[in-house]
Amino acid sequence: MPATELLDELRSIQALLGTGAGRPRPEAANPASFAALQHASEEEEDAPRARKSAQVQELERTVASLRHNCQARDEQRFELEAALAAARRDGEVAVGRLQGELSSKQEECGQLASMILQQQQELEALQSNLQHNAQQAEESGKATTASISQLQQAAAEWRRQGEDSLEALTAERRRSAALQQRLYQQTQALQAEVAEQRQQRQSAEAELAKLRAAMEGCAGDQASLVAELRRRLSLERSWRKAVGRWLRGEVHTRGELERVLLNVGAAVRCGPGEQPLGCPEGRSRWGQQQAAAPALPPRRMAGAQQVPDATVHVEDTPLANDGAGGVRITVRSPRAHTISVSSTVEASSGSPGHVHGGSTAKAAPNTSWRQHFQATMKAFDERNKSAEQHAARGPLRCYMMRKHGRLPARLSVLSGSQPAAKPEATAAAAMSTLTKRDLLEGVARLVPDLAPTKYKGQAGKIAVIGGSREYTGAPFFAAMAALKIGADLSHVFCTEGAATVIKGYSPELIVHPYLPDARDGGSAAELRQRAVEAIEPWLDRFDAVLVGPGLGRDPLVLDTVAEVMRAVRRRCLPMVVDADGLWLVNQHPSLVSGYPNAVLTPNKVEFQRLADKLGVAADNQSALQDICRSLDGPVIVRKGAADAVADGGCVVECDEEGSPRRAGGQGDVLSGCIATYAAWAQRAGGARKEQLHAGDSGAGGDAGLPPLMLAAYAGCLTTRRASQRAFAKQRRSMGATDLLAELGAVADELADELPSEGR
Ligand SMILES: NC(=O)C1=CN([C@@H]2O[C@H](COP(=O)(O)OP(=O)(O)OC[C@H]3O[C@@H](n4cnc5c(N)ncnc54)[C@H](OP(=O)(O)O)[C@@H]3O)[C@@H](O)[C@H]2O)[C@@H](O)CC1
Ligand SMILES: Nc1ncnc2c1ncn2[C@@H]1O[C@H](COP(=O)(O)OP(=O)(O)OP(=O)(O)O)[C@@H](O)[C@H]1O
Repeated sequence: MPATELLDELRSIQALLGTGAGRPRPEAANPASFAALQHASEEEEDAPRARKSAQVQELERTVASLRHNCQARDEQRFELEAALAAARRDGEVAVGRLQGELSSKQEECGQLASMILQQQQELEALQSNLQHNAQQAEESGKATTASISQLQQAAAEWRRQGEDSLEALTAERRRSAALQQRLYQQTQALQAEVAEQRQQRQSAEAELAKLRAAMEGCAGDQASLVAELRRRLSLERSWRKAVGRWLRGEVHTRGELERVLLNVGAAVRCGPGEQPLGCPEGRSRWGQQQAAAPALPPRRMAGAQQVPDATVHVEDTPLANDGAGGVRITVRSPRAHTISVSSTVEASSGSPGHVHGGSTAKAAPNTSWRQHFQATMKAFDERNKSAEQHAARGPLRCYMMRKHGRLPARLSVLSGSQPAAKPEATAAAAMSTLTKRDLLEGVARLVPDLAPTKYKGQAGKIAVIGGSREYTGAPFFAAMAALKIGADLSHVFCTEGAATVIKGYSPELIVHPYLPDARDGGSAAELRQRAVEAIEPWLDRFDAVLVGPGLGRDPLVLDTVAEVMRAVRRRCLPMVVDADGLWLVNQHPSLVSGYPNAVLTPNKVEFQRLADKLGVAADNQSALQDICRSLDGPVIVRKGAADAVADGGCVVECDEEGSPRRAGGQGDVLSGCIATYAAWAQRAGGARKEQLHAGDSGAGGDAGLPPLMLAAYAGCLTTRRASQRAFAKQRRSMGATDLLAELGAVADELADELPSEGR
């Protein structure tokens, strides 16, 4: 191919390959090379054809490859254009869809906008309502504040009234306790009388039997029997005469009075062949004494008034074991404060007398008749200070019993203007003369019977407030003692440090870790307040509260417990105070003073401390009663070789055999027992809750003791018996835990003391 054609061909190829108008033509893009090419083509005509043809072939190959490339590019372009067209179509579809969505969204937006508008309007309306309501609330708030302050004032007034009525109730309660006590004593006196009449009947029967035997033995000796009967009749006539003189007021001297009394006593006691002392032919020393007896001093006679309505009975009573019989005098007088009995009477009473002086006294063995008589009168005076009380109580009676019925006799009865008994007589005077049997029966009545109808709690719910980081055993012993003698539930309120330990001893105890610990953080006042608020609501659930075992002496704890004790008092719950509780009472005696529902259980050291605080000489015989009187209300149990229980009125001793082991914790067992008995006494008395024993008319009275005294006595008795049993088994190794194991058996034993008709 000629170069020109080739050139043309090249040009057409270039035109084909050109990508657009911007692409430069070869001659334009590179005029120099184009000129060179032109020049070369011109030269080609002259170059050897072979070289040209090779070049042409080369060029053709190049062109062919270029063409091939062009085709491939075209194909790519077509594909791209097709893809572009498809993409455009998809895009149009998507655009169409999006436009549709857009228009629907626009529509929704329009609706939302209208809703927002509407809600804005509503909001504005609400705001205006709110403003209106706020104004109204403000106004009513002001009104409410005013009425709250009125209510607060009314509440304060009610609280004041409540406190007043609580005080009145407490006073009333004290009065009823006193009345109850008197009632019990009168019942006791009546019971004693019945028992004595029974005894008299028995002795009469015995006498009859003796007489029958004598009659049988002396069947052939009727004459001597008649003579004996005649002799006795003459004796009776002679002392009747003497008593008649006395009744007619013809007795003016002490000696005469004694003679009457001794006549009567001797007449009824003298055996066959003996003569009454007052008989002219009397040969006993009494006759001699009578002769030597001085007249009543004029001064004394002047002060003494014969009480016109006084009656005196003289009877014998078969008190002595040998059947010799005792002497009993009953003086009945509504106005008598003291009754004078000649001192010779004391010497005359060979066997113990049995005297009723309006109280429940009986002669203790080996007590001289006169001492006992005076003691009774003194006890009577202590409890009946005014003439009204005398009148309310009824006549004071004094019998001198004889074998066959009562005979009137006469004593010198002095009016209330006589001076009171000497102070040193007080302690002895207050000594209760109840027999052990009376007390055991009273205790037996306290122990609740085991009936399937009872529900949990009826046999007592006890709280022990005590237990600290140092002492965990003491509250455990006390709370367990309560459970072991029969309480249904026993709670312990202690510090947190003690709670887990106590729980670990027994799952039967309910343990509250509410007592404060200064390590808890916060001010003392806050901690105390928090603890009291936690404990106080629980108090309503308990029948009795025991304060003190293992409490420790941390001032914060003691302050808290003082508050709790006040709360216990407000609820009139029986409150037993022991150990560190007594330490607290020593700091603040007002916590228990004037509270008759408290029992304090001091050991020797604690008693001394209390006596020192109250300014009482602890070694004085009357120290216990003096402390009772000083505290004016609580019962005190003075623990020791014998426990003495007193309330300022009388003293009962518990000398039951205990054990010679003084292992620690026995006092805690004792206080737990007393708390439980106090709960039973309170429940049985129906003072606060429903009756524990259906049909029971109150415990304590049967023994002639106030219920709380009896409860304290019962606690001592139970602990000492348990101690005795435990010692018998364990000897030297005996500890408080061993006492716990014996308590149930002892309580059973005590419950069985009551005769079946008494239950
Ligand atoms: N296992 C436990 O957790 C127990 C914890 N307990 C708890 O301990 C706390 C403090 O109580 P406490 O008994 O140690 O103090 P306190 O009564 O002041 O006696 C201290 C000292 O006084 C003396 N003394 C005592 N009696 C006497 C007497 N009749 N006649 C003569 N002296 C007599 C005697 O002194 P000594 O003769 O050894 O010098 C005695 O060592 C309290 O919270 C209590 O509940 C206890 O219950 C025990 C079981
Ligand atoms: N000498 C004694 N003989 C017989 N019993 C006694 C004697 N002294 C105390 N008891 C009895 O032991 C019990 C505990 O009395 P104690 O004087 O040991 O009390 P406490 O010191 O408060 O006891 P605790 O160790 O629990 O603190 C009481 O029942 C008490 O009657």
